[in-house]
Amino acid sequence: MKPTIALTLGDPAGVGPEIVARICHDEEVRAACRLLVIGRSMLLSAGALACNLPEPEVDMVEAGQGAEIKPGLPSAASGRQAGAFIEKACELCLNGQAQAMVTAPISKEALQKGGYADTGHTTMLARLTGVKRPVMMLAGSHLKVIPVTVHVAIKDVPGLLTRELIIETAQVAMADIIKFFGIKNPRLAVAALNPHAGEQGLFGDEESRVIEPAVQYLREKGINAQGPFSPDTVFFRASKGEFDFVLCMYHDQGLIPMKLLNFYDGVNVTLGLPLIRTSVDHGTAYDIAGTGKARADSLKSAVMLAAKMAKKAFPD
Ligand SMILES: NC(=O)C1=CN([C@@H]2O[C@H](COP(=O)(O)OP(=O)(O)OC[C@H]3O[C@@H](n4cnc5c(N)ncnc54)[C@H](O)[C@@H]3O)[C@@H](O)[C@H]2O)C=CC1
Ligand SMILES: NCC(=O)COP(=O)(O)O
Repeated sequence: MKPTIALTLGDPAGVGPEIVARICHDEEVRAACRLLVIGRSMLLSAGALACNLPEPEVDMVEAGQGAEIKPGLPSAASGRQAGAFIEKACELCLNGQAQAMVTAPISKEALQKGGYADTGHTTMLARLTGVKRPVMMLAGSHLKVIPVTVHVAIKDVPGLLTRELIIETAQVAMADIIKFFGIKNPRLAVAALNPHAGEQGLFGDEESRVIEPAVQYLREKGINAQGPFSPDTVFFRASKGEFDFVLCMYHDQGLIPMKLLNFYDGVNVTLGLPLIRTSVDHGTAYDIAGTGKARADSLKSAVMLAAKMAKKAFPD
């Protein structure tokens, strides 16, 4: 049976309703899964209109309170609706009415203005499912990266990086990667924090103090981790096939190279949850919202990957 994918509209002031409308007309997507759009039908209709597409014929679950939303203008109301869509999709996954959820982009700022304390889908879904250590992975055909710290200020990164955090992030990620992606012994490169991996302590000691002991521990536990490697070359090496995944010390360390190589079809996957969740790699693109210009490639990749993961988790 085809898996049911709960697909949220994202922040309604962003490009979410447009890319969802596009996906609803995609034959390959419709062959791979049953889409269940979570949001407000008026928004989906507006998204289709902006893209000059016919009204999508798709199953829909209405969620969130009605409000006036203008494309390109995020607000407390758009954030509140975006949050309600995520809550409903999560509920449908947990009660078995959907086998996976896929999310269109939201703004963390609007989400918080809308009354949520979360810093994005990842932390919100962790809160809703009672998970302590959700792990973000950005997966592209050339590069797959896993940031250890995510939505935090750069000045806070060194203080947040601990041996335990690195170990837990790698362990959660590897467990789900083996489960869903069928890679037996994933090759995990661990990026250093400092230039040239600290140059023997000349430019910082996080490598010797924190990252090396974590890599050592992971290896003792049977994880094929290597590093810490100089951040300026490890992504090139991984993109050429030397490693399957790169564990990164902070968000932009991994997401910049990943988006350079895979912006249009990259997928954000949350690992370590009791449900399957994938998302686009891009943001709300407020600058082009309402114009019909947004590409839906990343959302298509996210839906196709979620369908594949759901088939693995819920075989017929
Ligand atoms: N999955 C999610 O929910 C994500 C949400 N965000 C949020 O998005 C908001 C805006 O972030 P930005 O840094 O401006 O990044 P962005 O990805 O929204 O936009 C960056 C540039 O890429 C273009 N772009 C983005 N998606 C596109 C698409 N599908 N087709 C064609 N062009 C596209 C935009 O027009 C813009 O020029 C922020 O609030 C951020 O937190 C960012 C990344 C992921
Ligand atoms: N850069 C990734 C991003 O902003 C998406 O975060 P999340 O909403 O998936 O937690």
